[in-house]
Amino acid sequence: MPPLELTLVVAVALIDADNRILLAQRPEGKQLAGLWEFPGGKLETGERPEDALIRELREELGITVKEACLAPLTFASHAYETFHLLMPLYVCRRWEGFVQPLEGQGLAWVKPQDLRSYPMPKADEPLIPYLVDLLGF
Ligand SMILES: Nc1nc2c([nH]c(=O)n2[C@@H]2O[C@H](COP(=O)(O)OP(=O)(O)OP(=O)(O)O)[C@@H](O)[C@H]2O)c(=O)[nH]1
Repeated sequence: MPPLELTLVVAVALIDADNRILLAQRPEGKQLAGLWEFPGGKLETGERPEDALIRELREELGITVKEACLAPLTFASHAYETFHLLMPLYVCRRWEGFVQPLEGQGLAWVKPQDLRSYPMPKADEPLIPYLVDLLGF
């Protein structure tokens, strides 16, 4: 079997003043449509991970995030059928602007203990305990 291509995706848990985490629902027509995930996306050629994340947050949610406000938390490493996903997960509590679903995606602010009620991509499930540890149950 040939090795799976490695895909690097950056993602963030945005955390509000009530310690809730923002999840975004993948739109119809995309791979894994309907599942709830952390905002973020793939890097463009030559792009730094933090720059990619800042760009995605502007495009998807209309917010401005400073690099200094992105703290690394953990990462996902998961073999999907057609690629291997490596996804650093940052946390961020400070941003400018209001979160808006600029791509028509569903958005939900979710308490750590409720994350398991939202169907997520397979790669994301091992990330939940890190958020529960960070934010409390
Ligand atoms: N943003 C994000 N992507 C995730 C998460 N978990 C996970 O498996 N992924 C996968 O990582 C990839 C992210 O790609 P993306 O959102 O930039 O791109 P996409 O599928 O829309 O593809 P495209 O940009 O080629 O149209 C997808 O395959 C997505 O299913 C997550 O929590 N957040």
